[in-house]
Amino acid sequence: MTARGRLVVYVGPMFAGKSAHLIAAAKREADVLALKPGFDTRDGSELVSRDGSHLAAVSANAWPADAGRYNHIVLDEGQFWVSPHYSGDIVQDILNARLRGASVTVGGLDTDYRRIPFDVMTRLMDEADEVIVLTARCHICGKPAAWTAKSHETGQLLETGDQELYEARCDAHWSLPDGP
Ligand SMILES: Nc1ncnc2c1ncn2[C@@H]1O[C@H](COP(=O)(O)OP(=O)(O)O)[C@@H](O)[C@H]1O
Ligand SMILES: Cc1cn([C@H]2C[C@H](O)[C@@H](COP(=O)(O)O)O2)c(=O)[nH]c1=O
Repeated sequence: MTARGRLVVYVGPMFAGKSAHLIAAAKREADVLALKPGFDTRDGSELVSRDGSHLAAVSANAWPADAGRYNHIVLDEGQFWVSPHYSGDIVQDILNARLRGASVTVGGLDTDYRRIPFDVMTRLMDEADEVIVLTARCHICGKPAAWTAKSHETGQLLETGDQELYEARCDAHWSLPDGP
């Protein structure tokens, strides 16, 4: 019988180095399938970290038919792997991959800009063999930041963006966005 693979989850706010860790983990393996969510059309077919590292990745809206050929699967932006942007249950798909022996590494936001957990990430953290919690530096004071703040309310919970829309913030400097 094949041994169960390991599920490792990197979480934290934006700018915390989740993508950097994910890319580094993938580069340590020989037989890797890197996946990025179809919802995130930034950076073409690559996982990209703000530290400059990058890795070729397959954009997916459903679990790839050939994923069974790989011993290590990495997925970034776990919060985006949900309906209607993903067809199926990503948590179950990952658990099935782990059952057949694949190691799976996932990066994603544990909470949204309102500090409310992303349900899919909570489920993955509950199932994980290891959860690595990262922090960024607060945009205001430079202290460790566990939260992401949004500059203005757009009414969209899932919205790709960078520093024009989001900042890492510590407890003292986090606030809800202005607007309706
Ligand atoms: N506020 C910040 N705190 C920490 N790192 C930051 C910040 N803003 C930019 N960076 C840069 O971002 C890099 C991490 O980026 P990235 O891997 O894309 O993070 P994540 O995937 O968690 O958003 C850091 O190595 C650093 O160079
Ligand atoms: C807080 C928050 C973020 N997003 C989006 C913004 C970015 O496109 C990604 C996070 O990217 P990173 O690699 O972690 O920097 O998620 C969102 O859709 N909703 C949110 O609440």
